[in-house]
Amino acid sequence: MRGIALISEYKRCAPGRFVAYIEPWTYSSLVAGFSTAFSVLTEPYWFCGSPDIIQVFLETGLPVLHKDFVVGRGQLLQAACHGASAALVILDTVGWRSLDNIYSQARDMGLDLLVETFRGGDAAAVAGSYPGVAVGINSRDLSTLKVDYMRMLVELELASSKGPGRALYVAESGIDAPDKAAEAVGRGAKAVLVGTAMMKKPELAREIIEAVKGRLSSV
Ligand SMILES: O=P(O)(O)OC[C@@H](O)[C@@H](O)c1c[nH]c2ccccc12
Repeated sequence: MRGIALISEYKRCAPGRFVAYIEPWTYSSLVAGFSTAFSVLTEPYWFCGSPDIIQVFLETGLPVLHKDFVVGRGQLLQAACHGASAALVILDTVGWRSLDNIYSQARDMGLDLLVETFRGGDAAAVAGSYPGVAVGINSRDLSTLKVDYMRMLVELELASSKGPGRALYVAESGIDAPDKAAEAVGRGAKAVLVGTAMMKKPELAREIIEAVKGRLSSV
């Protein structure tokens, strides 16, 4: 993925909670100027998403990440057919063996991957084994849905100290204030991914960029 720095996520709901309702075109026009990519929840049941929403964000010319629980080729095809430039894969959901397959299938389709984990050691291993993938370090433990931002910072630091220097770490979840974004960048994140807080308050995009000015990458 090129030029990632602030990844703005469009997410109307999440398991067990309503996030915010803002039309995709309104969100897009408010945050596009500060974003380097969009992430769009396409999963319908838990996240009120749809792959059709991707189109709205493509109009900005920015890369769009298709966000679903990808376990195989069908969902990668869906992402590619809807014009996404990248898809999310969760390491703990697919395991290392399937990740290998998914990685080569995605490459054949011209899709980039964001491989997500919540452990720094795994993040470093993914970055070392799959050059060019973005590696998400999630503050949310997907088995309990608990967000622990401080733990994510520790894992991020661990990943940065172990992984290759060019690793593209993305800090994910629970970033709801500019100083949290800046802190994650200070600990080695090359990009931050923000959903809930920006859905509720799109102006946060500008505030985040100001807080991390000169530190975010344009890899
Ligand atoms: O809304 P937040 O706390 O800013 O989090 C965004 C993003 O990290 C979160 O939506 C997410 C991270 N990994 C996922 C996997 C599937 C669905 C959603 C996610």
